[in-house]
Amino acid sequence: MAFIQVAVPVPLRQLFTYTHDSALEAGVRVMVPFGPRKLVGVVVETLRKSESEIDNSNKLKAIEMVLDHQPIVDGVLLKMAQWLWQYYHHAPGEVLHAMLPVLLRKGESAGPTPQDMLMLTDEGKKTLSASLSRAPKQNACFTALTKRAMLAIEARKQFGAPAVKALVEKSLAVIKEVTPEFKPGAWLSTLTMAEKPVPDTEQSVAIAALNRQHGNFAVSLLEGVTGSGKTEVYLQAIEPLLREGKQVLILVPEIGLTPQTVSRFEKRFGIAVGVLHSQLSDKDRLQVWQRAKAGELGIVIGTRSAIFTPLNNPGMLIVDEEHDESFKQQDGLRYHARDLAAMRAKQHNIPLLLGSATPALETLNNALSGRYAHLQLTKRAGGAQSTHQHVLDARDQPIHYGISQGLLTIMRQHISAGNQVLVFVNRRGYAPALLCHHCGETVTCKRCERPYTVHKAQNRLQCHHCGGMRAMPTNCEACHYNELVTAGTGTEQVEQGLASLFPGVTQVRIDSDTVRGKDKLHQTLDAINRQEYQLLVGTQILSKGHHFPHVTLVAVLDCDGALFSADFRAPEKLAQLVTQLAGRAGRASKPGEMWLQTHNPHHPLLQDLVHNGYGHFARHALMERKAASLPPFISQFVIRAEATDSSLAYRFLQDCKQVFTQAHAIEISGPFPCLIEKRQGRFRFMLVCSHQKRAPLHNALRLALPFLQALPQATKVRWSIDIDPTDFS
Ligand SMILES: Nc1ncnc2c1ncn2[C@@H]1O[C@H](COP(=O)(O)OP(=O)(O)OP(=O)(O)O)[C@@H](O)[C@H]1O
Ligand SMILES: [Zn+2]
Repeated sequence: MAFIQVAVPVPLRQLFTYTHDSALEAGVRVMVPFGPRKLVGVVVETLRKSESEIDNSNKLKAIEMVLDHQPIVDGVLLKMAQWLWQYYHHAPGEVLHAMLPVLLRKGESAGPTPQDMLMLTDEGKKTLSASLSRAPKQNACFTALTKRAMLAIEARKQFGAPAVKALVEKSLAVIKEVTPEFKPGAWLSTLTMAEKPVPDTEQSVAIAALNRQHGNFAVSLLEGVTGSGKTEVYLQAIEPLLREGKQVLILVPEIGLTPQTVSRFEKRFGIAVGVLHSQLSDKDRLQVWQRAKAGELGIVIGTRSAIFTPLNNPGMLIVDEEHDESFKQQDGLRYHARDLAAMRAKQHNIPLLLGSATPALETLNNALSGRYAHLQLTKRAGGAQSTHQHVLDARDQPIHYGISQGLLTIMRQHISAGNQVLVFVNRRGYAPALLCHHCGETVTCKRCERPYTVHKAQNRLQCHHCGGMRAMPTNCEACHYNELVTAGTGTEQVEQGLASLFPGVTQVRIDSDTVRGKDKLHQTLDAINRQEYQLLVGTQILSKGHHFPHVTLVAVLDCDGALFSADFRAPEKLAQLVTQLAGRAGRASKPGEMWLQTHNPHHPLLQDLVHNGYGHFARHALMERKAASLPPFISQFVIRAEATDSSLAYRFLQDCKQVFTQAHAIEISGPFPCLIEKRQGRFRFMLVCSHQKRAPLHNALRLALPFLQALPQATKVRWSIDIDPTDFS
């Protein structure tokens, strides 16, 4: 009898031992009994022990079913799983589940699933395409089919469903369910090289440096100002790898995954690119997973969790916009995909390339200290000029709908010159608060103790912390006075204001209220680039990697909030946002400018950013972090606790603190309330634990965990551990 260690998807930080009549390979899925349930687990190891060496071996349960003939989690991914559960102190079964496509978690077959294929009939094979000459789409589809059978959905996408239907009705083609055969390196048969620009000197240096890294582990930071041709460097750096039949995995931020990005890679190389994002169906996701694992896809582009995609013959990993916050998961397994990419590249012994115009301070520090190679692009590509940045002093100026008189004048100039103007507002909705004109009382969400945001178009209030909604009140709840007024400015109000300030000028608002779903966003972005709008109003969404060739002015309405935040990362985030926004302007032949409207025009951060740019600001910010003993110069983790009874959550963290102070020399601050003190009726607290070095900090946590789990309130409060936290809300 063999004893098998299985990662079972339950929130317990341990593996479970089961019996089986023979040894099993690591990475194979098994169905196991767990209490009254049956769960899909993953084999981690067959123990080399005999019955007498295992405690209570007669009480162990047997594996019920082995689901895979071959491991579906390969050696590197299994190592990654182990690293994840150790580093993030997470339950192994939950880690492995997070790494697998949903259908595989449920126990479905990992082998290729039969698919609808469109192919010629015998009659079709005899027909001359000339007979279809009056139906060009059918003709094109027919010609494609003479070369090879196609996936029915791809044929419909390419030639239109009516053409496919017509061919089938004419008995020239037929749709049959076929189990596809995946072939490693299949893309090599269609690989072509489209025309490419001649790289400039800096790009050439970067490409040559990356070429030298092939076949070895190395991490590089490509620090290139916005529009400097980073993507062009990626394209040229992966070209020789693809020719060798090696695969490339590219991670992009959630919002940065546009059809334009994907088609840039498809067009350059003439191959299908595997795309992975959160809106994919479970079936499609599994298919990309299978094709990547089999080595059929040369390029896979995906968001955060794509880092778990198996690869048959990997050549390089790329993380684009590596500073983006969406790479850190903020619940459950709180991993950082960028850190995981470094770990994975090391296991495969391949290079990792991190690209950004505004690198995270952690990454920049690694580049400056020589741990990462540092490649720089300091100029915009193709002769585009960089955007001039200015601070606009809003003090003592009349302000209409959040826009000062001075800014209005500048906006008018750009609009009358026939250019587009982008107005950035950091809040959606009409106004961030509604208050009583008589007594000053604000209308607040009782569950979160935060002011409701006013949504005028829908005539209701919404809490942006819990999503709760209510009808617009007419009277103050405290004094019953019937005049309620709004405070502050959101996108909806700016949109309304601009309509009256710029009558007849076309405008579009882009925030999560107006663009739900990826398609709507992409349609709107296309319409902007067709110049259907002159004024663009929106939130963060507008800052993410879009290419707006006709925008010449970016106006930031309010950056004062971030200057005084309690979060030590707020200045870094603001600087990244402002720089990325500036990067949207002046990307084509027209020069661009940016104005930051503020009541703190002399604030050193703004001055530094505007005059010296992100690179200078970031290097200075790193020195400040060092002086203040903050990450990346120390390591941190946070324990968060929340409960409807605030004292319960607080006491739990106090007891946690006690556990640590009794035994270990780590620095602990708190418990204090999270930046969002209450959410959905729960009070939230955190304990911040730090140490100069990572190893002792993690060691302390590992030793303390059993005691934390045994604390009296541990089962009464919701608590979690966040390693290397990036968000203190
Ligand atoms: N060497 C070059 N010669 C001419 N044009 C180039 C060159 N390199 C890049 N470009 C063009 O310049 C534009 C910006 O390049 P690219 O999109 O690669 O920059 P990026 O740094 O990735 O941009 P972002 O700021 O969005 O991250 C693109 O239209 C690209 O085709
Ligand atoms: Zn709320």
